[in-house]
Amino acid sequence: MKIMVTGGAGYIGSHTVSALQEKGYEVVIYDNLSTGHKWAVRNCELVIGDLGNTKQLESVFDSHQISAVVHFAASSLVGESVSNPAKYYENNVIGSKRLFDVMLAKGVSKLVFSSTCATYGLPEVVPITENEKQSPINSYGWTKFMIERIMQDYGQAYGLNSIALRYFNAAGSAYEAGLGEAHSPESHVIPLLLETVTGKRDVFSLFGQDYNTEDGSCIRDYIHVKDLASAHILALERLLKNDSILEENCKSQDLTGFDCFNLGTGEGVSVLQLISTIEKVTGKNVPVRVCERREGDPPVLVAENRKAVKLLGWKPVYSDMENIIQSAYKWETMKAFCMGDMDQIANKIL
Ligand SMILES: NC(=O)c1ccc[n+]([C@@H]2O[C@H](COP(=O)([O-])OP(=O)(O)OC[C@H]3O[C@@H](n4cnc5c(N)ncnc54)[C@H](O)[C@@H]3O)[C@@H](O)[C@H]2O)c1
Ligand SMILES: O=c1ccn([C@@H]2O[C@H](COP(=O)(O)OP(=O)(O)O[C@H]3O[C@H](CO)[C@@H](O)[C@H](O)[C@H]3O)[C@@H](O)[C@H]2O)c(=O)[nH]1
Repeated sequence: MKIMVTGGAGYIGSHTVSALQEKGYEVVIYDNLSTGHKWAVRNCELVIGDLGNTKQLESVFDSHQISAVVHFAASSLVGESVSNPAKYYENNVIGSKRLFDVMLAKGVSKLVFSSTCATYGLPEVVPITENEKQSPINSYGWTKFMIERIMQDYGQAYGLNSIALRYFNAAGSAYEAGLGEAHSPESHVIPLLLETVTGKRDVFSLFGQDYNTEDGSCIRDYIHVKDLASAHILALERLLKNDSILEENCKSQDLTGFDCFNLGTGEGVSVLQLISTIEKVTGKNVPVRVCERREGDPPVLVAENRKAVKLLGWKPVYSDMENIIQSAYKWETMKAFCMGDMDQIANKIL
């Protein structure tokens, strides 16, 4: 069975492609390599293309028998989305709509989508359930919220059969498979902290210590990327098994062909707690400079994950905080070598 993975050369996408391949699925990746990498693509076809290119998208569906799409491709930085919302509405909302239109025109109706806890904005109840009101506070969150809305409407009107996975903070690596997070410039907290302990940065900038949390820093729910990958397989198989989840959803949510799941551990970790765990795991000191809050950052985002556990049969197994940091640290120390080496190999193959 062949699965199209948009954004499969990116961080979470590449780990999910690897999990799909382990399960025996064939994969074709569609990626413009804006933030993804050739070296992260293994044992499958990479079509270098943009979501904006309808013709190229159509030709991928024409030349492959695609059973379902797993859609990661997006711009995904909260801070950047506040300063450059046009990029986010164009790439995420318009790009996804184009993809869904092509899918449906080519008779492919099954979709797993990378959504986010950023759609909840400032949640009233924490841990956050899927029933929490979605009220984003940054453009990135709005784009993902709008895409979910399109998925619901397309389900009702055109039979799109989709699952939105609302990830909390992806972290960690499959360093043993030579995969990990490699963004440039990096903006995510764990790689930035690790760049500081390995001497690539002089100091870590802590964005705000005046939040209404126990230690004043923001709280997030960090989920290992390999646990995210396994949830995608389960969601995909749910769609593939049930030709339509329409009936079940109509009963529970009054929605058609759409379902959503939070993917987090349920454990909140503040940035200051993260720093002390990193110091413990690496045995090194993190120099910290306290800065202004970053625009668009909610103070607390922690998942209630019972729905995914119950209905998908999902169980996070790699997401212990020390384990996440160990794996991210190992990746940080080997990534330059892996990236250079793998790039040379990838350039020869592709
Ligand atoms: N990293 C997180 O903590 C997190 C949390 C919640 C949701 N998400 C979502 O998960 C998805 C993957 O995130 P990631 O951290 O792996 O990001 P990433 O930047 O590493 O991966 C995104 C991939 O999509 C590709 N891409 C972007 N725009 C494209 C376009 N127009 N056409 C084709 N390809 C395009 C990029 O080249 C890249 O390979 C995103 O949709 C993101 O919003 C991420
Ligand atoms: O140099 C830094 C970078 C981050 N932080 C803080 O660390 C936390 C986590 O930030 P970051 O790693 O940038 O992740 P988020 O902004 O929470 O966003 C990630 O997690 C979201 C879900 O919460 C996803 O939707 C996004 O795609 C993904 O980028 C936040 O409180 C930041 O303020 C700092 O204090 N200093």
